Amino acid sequence: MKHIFNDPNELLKCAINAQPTLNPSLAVDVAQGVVYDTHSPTPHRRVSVIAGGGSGHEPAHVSLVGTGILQASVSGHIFASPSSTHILHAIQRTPPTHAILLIINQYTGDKLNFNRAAQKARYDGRVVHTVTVGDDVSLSPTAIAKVGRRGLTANPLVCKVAGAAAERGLDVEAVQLISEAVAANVATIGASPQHCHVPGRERAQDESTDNSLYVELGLGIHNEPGAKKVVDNSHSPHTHLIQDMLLRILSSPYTAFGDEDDVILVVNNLGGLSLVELYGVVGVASEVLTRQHAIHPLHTLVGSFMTSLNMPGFSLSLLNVTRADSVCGGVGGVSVVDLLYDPTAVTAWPAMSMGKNTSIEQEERQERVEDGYDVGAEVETKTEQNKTHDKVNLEAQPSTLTPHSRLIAQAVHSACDAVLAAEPDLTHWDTLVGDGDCGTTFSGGASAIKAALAADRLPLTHPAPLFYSLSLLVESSMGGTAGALFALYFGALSNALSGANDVGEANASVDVDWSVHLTSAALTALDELRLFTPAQVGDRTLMDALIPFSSALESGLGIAVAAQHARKGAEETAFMVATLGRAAYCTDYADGSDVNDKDNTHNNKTPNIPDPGAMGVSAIIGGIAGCFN
Ligand SMILES: Nc1ncnc2c1ncn2[C@@H]1O[C@H](COP(=O)(O)OP(=O)(O)O)[C@@H](O)[C@H]1O
Ligand SMILES: O=C[C@H](O)COP(=O)(O)O
Repeated sequence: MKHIFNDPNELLKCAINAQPTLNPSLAVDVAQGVVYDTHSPTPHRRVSVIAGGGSGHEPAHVSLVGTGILQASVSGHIFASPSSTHILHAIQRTPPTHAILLIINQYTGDKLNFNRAAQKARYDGRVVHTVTVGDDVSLSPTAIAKVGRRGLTANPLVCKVAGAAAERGLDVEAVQLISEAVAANVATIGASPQHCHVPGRERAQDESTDNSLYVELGLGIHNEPGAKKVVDNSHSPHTHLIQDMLLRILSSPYTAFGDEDDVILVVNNLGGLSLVELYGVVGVASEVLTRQHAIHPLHTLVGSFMTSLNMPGFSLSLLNVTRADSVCGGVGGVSVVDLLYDPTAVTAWPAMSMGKNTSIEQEERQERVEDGYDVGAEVETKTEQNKTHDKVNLEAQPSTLTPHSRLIAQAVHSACDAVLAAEPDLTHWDTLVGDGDCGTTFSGGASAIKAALAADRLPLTHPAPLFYSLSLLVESSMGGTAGALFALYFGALSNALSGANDVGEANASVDVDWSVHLTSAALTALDELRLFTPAQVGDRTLMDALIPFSSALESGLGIAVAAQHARKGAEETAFMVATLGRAAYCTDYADGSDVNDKDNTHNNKTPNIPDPGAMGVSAIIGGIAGCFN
């Protein structure tokens, strides 16, 4: 697949840098993936709305920043959540008197990282509310019982309504209520004859050779395979497809559509569909709604709202404005339709009314970070500064190591090398069962840690500051679900080890102390991690490696055997059905709910492929264990 940009980092840097050119009131902080509005908010405004997520879904969210929609956006790598550190930077770009509403898309990494950023901002005294958005109707309630519905086109709709409500001066509780009402009343399903391609990444095997005539129905926006493959040899396959999609929306168990309800139809380009085809979809969808369902949408929105790179498909959404209005009970005296129609300076939003003219002082928007798009950039927030100065001085590490701290350095090094060696496999597996970013997420963390080690920036003399530094490093360099979980786990290890001896202490009990302390800390940290994820053994996540590892340590089996247990646990994920994380969307309709799949094209999509996160964790543990043999 040819692209104009083949280096994703360069691509993201240029795309973010372009935003002030497109809307002069914007400024960017490229290193943090943040775009923010510098236009002075009207005095009656009390709320800033922020949204973000992985890149690759533009205009969401970089191009939704501006008067009337978002105050700031924050973007991670392609298809990977930004870290909480970066999200906190976006929060810090808002007027300090404003309450914040974070619009979170329902994906594991986004939920972890945005909620963690909210926690940090609250610690800094900010008022932060959140709304989580999931509108996909392609998967059955049983299939997504744990992971929840994916966030698709509802997200930009919620951003628009929330931004307009904030612009009208409503308080954060009211803006949240309206946003939740909209989020709960959108139903979306996507379809595409082909997946998208991530610049710079290897092509999935079937990408170039796939000449079949099917269209995937209910596929995700990160290349998660569709819930169903539709093969249709009739002259008008699009009509059957669109009928099927609308039927699934109208009969979905998630959102009700009554005969008298007013709806808005949204036809969203998934990124690579020609406009003429997109308009064709609008025509057919409107006709199907009118003729077969007696539904006359109040308004039809068409364009790119939530894309998936260059995917040549579309999604259909219906927003039930009657029910959304009834949920929020006319709070603030406005209706959802009013808010959708409110003017905005955001040019990526389709013109439903005249855009507002904003005059912006040039100097106000000059602040730009000229370095590359670098999610590994080290940043210190107010919260982190307090902690770092209490606990760790990253700059002042001795380069002359005691034997014990040298061993620790070797273990860290070896764990990183094991991850880097595993990266191609992790990427391959995640491409087949997830969104393909797991390998680069893990290797990003490993490279950042190796760089810190090489620069003597890791405190190797005591485990508590060491794990604290590691938590900061993975948080800023990884992103995604894995980055958030590692940051939480290492942070918890650090807290649990704060009473442990210095590793440099030259006495015979050091080794004993370390294994005792580490075992107890590993168990405490696992408990803390469980506050953030419900994953158990058998859910096909990285916990399938971490839990057996911790149990083996608890049984006194020693690190080498514990590493074998982690490996075994990780390998066994190959025979598990995912119920959490991105892979949950790639599994079968085990409950048989896809009654339309008559030709049984819906085969098991994870045959003998281990969970990449679990294999990554096992590689880390194996790398560490190798140093203690
Ligand atoms: N809820 C969860 N709890 C624990 N681990 C999870 C969860 N969801 C996903 N994972 C792990 O995260 C790995 C993917 O990591 P990553 O690529 O960072 O995720 P994402 O693509 O969602 O950002 C999966 O292979 C799985 O091991
Ligand atoms: O684009 C991807 C999502 O916004 C991030 O979700 P994830 O980190 O769970 O993959």
